[in-house]
Amino acid sequence: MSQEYFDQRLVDGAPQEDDLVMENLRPKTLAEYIGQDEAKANLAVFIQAARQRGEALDHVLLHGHPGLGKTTMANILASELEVGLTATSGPVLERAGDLAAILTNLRPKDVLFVDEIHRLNRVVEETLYPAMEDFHLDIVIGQGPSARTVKLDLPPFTLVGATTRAGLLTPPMRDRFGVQVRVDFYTPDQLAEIVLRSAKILGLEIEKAGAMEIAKRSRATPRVANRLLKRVRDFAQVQADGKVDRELADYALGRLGVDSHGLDRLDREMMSAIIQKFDGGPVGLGTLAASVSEEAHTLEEVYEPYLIQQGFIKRTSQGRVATKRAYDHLGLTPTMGAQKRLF
Ligand SMILES: Nc1ncnc2c1ncn2[C@@H]1O[C@H](COP(=O)(O)OP(=O)(O)OP(=O)(O)O)[C@@H](O)[C@H]1O
Repeated sequence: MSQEYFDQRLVDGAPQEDDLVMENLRPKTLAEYIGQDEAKANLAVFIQAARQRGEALDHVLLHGHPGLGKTTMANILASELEVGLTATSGPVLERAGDLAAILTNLRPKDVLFVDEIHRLNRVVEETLYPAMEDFHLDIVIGQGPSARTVKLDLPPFTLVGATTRAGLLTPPMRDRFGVQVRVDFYTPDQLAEIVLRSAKILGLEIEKAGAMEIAKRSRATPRVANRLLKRVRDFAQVQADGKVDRELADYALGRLGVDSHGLDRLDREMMSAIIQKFDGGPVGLGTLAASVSEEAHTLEEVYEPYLIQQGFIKRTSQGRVATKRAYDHLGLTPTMGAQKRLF
């Protein structure tokens, strides 16, 4: 499996360069943000309360798989609060000084968005604690015996942290977020609504059934839905009359190798490896990764979440196993041994 193919994987929830063209598809207000109803309703209350008190909103942690709308939500929070937003990410903040420079430039009540917050290094993370708690920084000036700590006051601000791996956050970090929001996978109906909204912005004619076909194959992820819509639009323009109906969407997605459940060649390869090379499993992650020439963490972070969520594979203490659904989807029959072990 070449890295090149992986980079271009249409159904990957992680951002790709081409997605930048779709910036204008981002919803700008809570009302425009589709789905995540419970989180939206709660956030609307917290926003209103903070505004009425004239205070900064409490720190917010957004966690969920890539492409589910965490960055979008952070931007919406800032715009609903009518404050500025400064964006950075865990791996970019290498030194405490990088963080200090950003924090001292914030205006009162601004939002600081830190993507991939689980990737902050220890020194930066510890610098952040007093900033989050009492809005001050402890800066060490000088080195050795002459070093001294200077306390620097900061404007009150809201830290919005996003992470795909809430479990990797240290407990003291997690505890400092007063509001914690889990961003969930989307239903096909919600994704169809997102596709219809995006098509309208793009000036593309689309039928409801066409939007639903794209939605069903988007791995429950808005970023994937928008990306597939863009590719389907190309087929509609070049090989049809420019309009997307169910038949055209089905044809285009078939050409793109995205099957009826949103699985691509790599997903099917992983599932059929479990079934055909390891008799349905259980197989350890490392062994499975080697058998499909892929990195273990890529399997774990990119492929697995959706396959598990959809019930194609299961994670057990002994390793990964294929489910009946995986056999059915690939048209394979379990051996007697697999039958006994798995079902
Ligand atoms: N609830 C939503 N309603 C409409 N469109 C959405 C929604 N959530 C996300 N999108 C669309 O999906 C795209 C991806 O969203 P976003 O960049 O916010 O994802 P993310 O969760 O921050 O991912 P990552 O953490 O990988 O950056 C956006 O361009 C936006 O247009």
